[in-house]
Amino acid sequence: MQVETIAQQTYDLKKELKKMAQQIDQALVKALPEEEAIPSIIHQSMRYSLFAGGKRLRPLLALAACQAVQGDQNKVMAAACALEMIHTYSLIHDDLPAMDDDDLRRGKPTNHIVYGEAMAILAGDGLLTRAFGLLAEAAFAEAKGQSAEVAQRYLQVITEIAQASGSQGMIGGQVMDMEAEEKAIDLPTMEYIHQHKTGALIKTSLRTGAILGGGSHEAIEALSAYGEYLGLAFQITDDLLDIQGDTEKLGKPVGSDEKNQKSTYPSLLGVEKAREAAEEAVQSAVEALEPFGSEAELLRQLALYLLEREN
Ligand SMILES: CC(C)=CCC/C(C)=C/COP(=O)(O)OP(=O)(O)O
Ligand SMILES: C=C(C)CCOP(=O)(O)OP(=O)(O)O
Repeated sequence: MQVETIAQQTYDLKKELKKMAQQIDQALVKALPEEEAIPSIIHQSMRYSLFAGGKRLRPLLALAACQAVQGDQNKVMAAACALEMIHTYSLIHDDLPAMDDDDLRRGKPTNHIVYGEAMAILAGDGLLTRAFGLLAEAAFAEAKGQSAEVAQRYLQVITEIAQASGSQGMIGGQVMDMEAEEKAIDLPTMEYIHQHKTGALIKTSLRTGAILGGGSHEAIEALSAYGEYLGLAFQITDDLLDIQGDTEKLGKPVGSDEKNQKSTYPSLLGVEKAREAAEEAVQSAVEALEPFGSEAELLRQLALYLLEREN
């Protein structure tokens, strides 16, 4: 595969990503109740995981998709925060003893290790609930502010995010993943797991940015296709990092999939073939951006970065 290596073009990308992640963090700080708000313990627990140092990939994708359709990023920030809250809730629950039983996440002890299982469950529930509250507030504000069209876009986004994170989306993927533990599964089942557990929220992040940015139907579909390939590449590299990565850089334990006897791309196809599958998915993601010009450069670079990421 002929792709420019990240070393050739990484400097600006990293600077741009850092700047955008800081803006997302500022918005996230304001989007949750203060730590002191009663009952303080739940707000501490929600903030603990939300600000533990995630890459902010999903909100970044939403903002980058908005940039690709030359939309107003201010209209996307609330939804970008909601996506990160939903993702963080899913990680808190994924780490619970009843699921992957992991004790390290984002370089820190997992939520249940610090706050106990009951509070970790509730912190996840709190983040999920706040995410939809935030989305509804944004729709309401647009409707009141005479922007009926943007309000309507928000309603479409709320519907799509609910679908992508629900029992026929991310939760469905997690269920299939759990059901597949200690079993030999085939490639279509593996693809179902990846598309739903990880891919659905990633694809929806792109659609969210494109829809709220006022993109055309064609642009939204092209960014959806990019998101599908990117989601696949992202999960395959996650599985590869679980085998070949470094706990310190990853901020989460390696070997978790083996511990839980999970079938993954590398365990099914071997490391080499899994790596090739990730490269092919990235290539297809970049090709899906052909209708766009320089306004989609961030998305192009992000796709290439995925192949070299260490965390
Ligand atoms: C509804 C729930 C709980 C959804 C969890 C979704 C999800 C993407 C978990 C992480 O997957 P993983 O276990 O492959 O990743 P990691 O290596 O980060 O634990
Ligand atoms: C979906 C998967 C594979 C879980 C980890 O997601 P990220 O790698 O995006 O986690 P953070 O950076 O947000 O912690």
